[in-house]
Amino acid sequence: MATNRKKLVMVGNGMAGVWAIEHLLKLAPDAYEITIFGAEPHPNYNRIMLSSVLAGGADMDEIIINDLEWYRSHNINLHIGHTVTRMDTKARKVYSDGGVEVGYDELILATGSNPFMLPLPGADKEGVIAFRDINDCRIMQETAKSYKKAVVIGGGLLGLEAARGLLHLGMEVSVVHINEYIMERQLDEAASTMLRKELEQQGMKFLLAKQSEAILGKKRVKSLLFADGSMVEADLLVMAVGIKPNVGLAQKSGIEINRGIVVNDYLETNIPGVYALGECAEHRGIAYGLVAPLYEQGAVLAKRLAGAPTEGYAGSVTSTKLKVSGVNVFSAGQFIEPEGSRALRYQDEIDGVYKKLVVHDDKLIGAVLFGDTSDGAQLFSMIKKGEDIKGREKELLLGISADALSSSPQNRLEGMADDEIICGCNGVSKGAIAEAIQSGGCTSVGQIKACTKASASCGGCKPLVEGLLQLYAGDAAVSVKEGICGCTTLNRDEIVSEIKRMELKTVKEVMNVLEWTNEEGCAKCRPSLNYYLGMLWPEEYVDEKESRFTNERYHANIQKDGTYSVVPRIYGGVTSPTELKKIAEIAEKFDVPMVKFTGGQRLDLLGVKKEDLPKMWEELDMPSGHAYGKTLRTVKTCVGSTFCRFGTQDAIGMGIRLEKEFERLTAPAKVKLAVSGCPRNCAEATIKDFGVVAIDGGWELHIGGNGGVHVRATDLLCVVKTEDEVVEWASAFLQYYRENAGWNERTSIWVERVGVESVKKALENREDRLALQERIQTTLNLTTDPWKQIVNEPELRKNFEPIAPIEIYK
Ligand SMILES: Cc1cc2nc3c(=O)[nH]c(=O)nc-3n(C[C@H](O)[C@H](O)[C@H](O)COP(=O)(O)OP(=O)(O)OC[C@H]3O[C@@H](n4cnc5c(N)ncnc54)[C@H](O)[C@@H]3O)c2cc1C
Ligand SMILES: NC(=O)c1ccc[n+]([C@@H]2O[C@H](COP(=O)([O-])OP(=O)(O)OC[C@H]3O[C@@H](n4cnc5c(N)ncnc54)[C@H](O)[C@@H]3O)[C@@H](O)[C@H]2O)c1
Ligand code: SF4
Ligand code: FES
Repeated sequence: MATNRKKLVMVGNGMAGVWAIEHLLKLAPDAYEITIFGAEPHPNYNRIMLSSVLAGGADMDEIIINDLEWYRSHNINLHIGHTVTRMDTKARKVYSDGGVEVGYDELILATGSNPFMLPLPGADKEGVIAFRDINDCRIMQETAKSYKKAVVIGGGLLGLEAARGLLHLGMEVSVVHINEYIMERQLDEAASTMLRKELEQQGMKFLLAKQSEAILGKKRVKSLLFADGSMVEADLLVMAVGIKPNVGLAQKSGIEINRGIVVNDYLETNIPGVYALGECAEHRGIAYGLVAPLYEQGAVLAKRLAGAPTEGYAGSVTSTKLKVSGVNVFSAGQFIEPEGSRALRYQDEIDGVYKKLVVHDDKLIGAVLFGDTSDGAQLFSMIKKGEDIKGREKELLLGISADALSSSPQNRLEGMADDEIICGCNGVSKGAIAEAIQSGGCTSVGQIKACTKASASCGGCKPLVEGLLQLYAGDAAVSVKEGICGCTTLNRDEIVSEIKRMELKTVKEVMNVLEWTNEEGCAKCRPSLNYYLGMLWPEEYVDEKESRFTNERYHANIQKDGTYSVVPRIYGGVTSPTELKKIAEIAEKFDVPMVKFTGGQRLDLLGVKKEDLPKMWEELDMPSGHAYGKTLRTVKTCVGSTFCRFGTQDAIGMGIRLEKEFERLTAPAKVKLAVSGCPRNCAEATIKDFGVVAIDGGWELHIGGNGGVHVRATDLLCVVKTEDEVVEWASAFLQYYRENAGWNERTSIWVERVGVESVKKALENREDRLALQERIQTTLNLTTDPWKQIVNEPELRKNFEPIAPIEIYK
């Protein structure tokens, strides 16, 4: 059977080429016997997502687009780790460096680009890399484990995404840029300046208008020297100064080359039977460096090879979105106004929003958005269509209402052709999304993402995907809107605002008034409502014990054999011989099978019977360590200036003060703090929910860290001078988290979701901080030690009495 098929060979196993093959297989599954060569030793993966991998937003194994099974199931002969080194276009054969020789009828060149490496003296030193593939990403991850200082040359999209990833990996990062302002290929100066300021707040340093001259160091890079004689130290140097189409192979084979491989509207080169697409191709003088146009090329090439009618590729208007969490930047079309056009601008310094629309002959030809990019996808669609916007300029500049877009029957989305691409990053068309909703039964953006990959990369298309969901699922989309659980369609924010607005005071009342489908609620909504009500009405609300999990009901962690563990509070991890003796005696008296130090510098008495808990707490006469609840757990400290010769501040004193301040605090999820006495950070403060690191003359405050399943390093919140300020900021941060996070949402997830910048903004004003501090104090003043309460109240003690065995045979 295969012998009747024409032979199709593709050089390059990247995003553009494999996308074209996928489409060809849909149009003409049996037309070709396909062979693919890929120089990288991986199946086709989402190169875009390397930035997210570096920044901790995705795992390497999540970015594979077509796994090896996909190639096998489509009978594709795949040669990965093979570079095609020679082509004979007369004999129609290609040869790989691995000794494979294959004949073809049709040949696709999809060799992508090579990163442009500045030819500086010293560029061959160890530690000088590009950011292009999985290997580069791994090198950066490894380097960050043993080195501190990273320098990125190039303040474009790639350089900034690399820099953000390196910051996430804990490196100090300087971005060297040749221009006066960053991302000048996508932004005007106003938006660029706002972006730089935001990134500086995230910890990035910028060296602008710098001409790199030489890379210094012995074997490994040590520093980068500039033409003005200044230098910057570097253990790692990443070059991100643009790309150049990979044309070497085509050039050797007599194929017409300009900047890229020259192709016509059908992606044909000057040699019959040889096509090119992707970053290696140059169409009407343009070699594109973003996936959306490459996918458009792929759709045309697939049709051409399948013998299906196509009008050809006419070029693309492009849009970009920087993939850096906490920063929203969007640019599309002609963002600098050409002669004869006009620019409309809107700037809100308080909220950090900037918008610019470029209009020519009453048509939108370009846009730059900073701070609020929610209209980006819609504006881009208007630019591509060349829509007349006369009379609507103000409405567009101040924001297209999502409702207006989705509610009108004659809306823009409805008018779009089925093959128009909605998600540029993943090449998902309107038709594919419509099918996922109408035939696939998708009723939420999450389901559409899982089914089609739309909105899975930069997220820029999400508003359009939401619009399509409204258009095709209508009420169904509304009725399955993701609520906090199956009992309600309301999300966390809606519930909290309704509780406040209607002054609802009990779990039952919330469920009744907000029309819960299950009147008893479930294990997910009951504890969350219990938390929200307690947070909103600290002085009136009576905690609903039944809504709490076993551990929180018994104030101890249940173990796998049904016994409990007891962890008394040991402030800052500091104890005394007397206290240790007491704990040891009690452990012996109650036959505690194991005594263990916890990771949070306390003692865990494991294997305690439930009925022994109150007696043991009584004898210990120590506060509960709250090792079981969604509360403040530990405040880990290092020895700091008290004993350590490096310590600059009293880490122990600071830690104990924080622990005494916030002990017993309930929160959406458990909260851990740490205080280190100097930047050596022995207390690991940068993987805590709130981490304090002493520096000369002050303290760095870090937020949103986690050392658990999804390890996340903290973001720097601010630097303060005094211990009082540390307490003020910690209070404000913890209360802001309590008031805004979803129940069971750790600070690491919450900070990532809302963006560190929004947290900074909420806390930057002292009056707001003091108001938050006052609210947290109100809550803290009402807390009591649960162990003491149980010890002193015979009624509560009864809950711990052993249940008498039921006598069945009397
Ligand atoms: C970190 C990063 C983030 C990005 N983010 C975005 C983004 O957010 N949005 C966006 O639109 N674009 C983004 N891009 C750009 C996007 O990834 C590229 O435009 C796209 O991958 C290009 O696809 P391609 O198939 O043309 O080339 P590639 O994906 O580079 O594939 C070409 C493949 O061909 C192989 N090859 C080359 N020569 C040979 C040979 N002789 N023999 C065998 N194999 C060969 C190469 O090894 C490579 O694997 C990003 C790029 C990077 C590096
Ligand atoms: N979010 C996204 O869409 C995204 C993310 C990453 C990469 N990409 C794509 O990947 C490709 C590569 O990205 P890129 O940022 O390297 O390319 P780029 O061409 O967009 O930007 C390179 C930047 O480096 C600067 N530069 C050039 N020479 C320099 C020098 N000697 N010293 C300092 N700065 C110098 C330029 O002024 C420019 O701003 C592009 O096609 C880009 O569109 C896109
Ligand atoms: S963090 Fe600093 S002060 Fe604390 S133990 Fe380590 S070196 Fe000493
Ligand atoms: S456009 Fe980037 S995820 Fe859809």
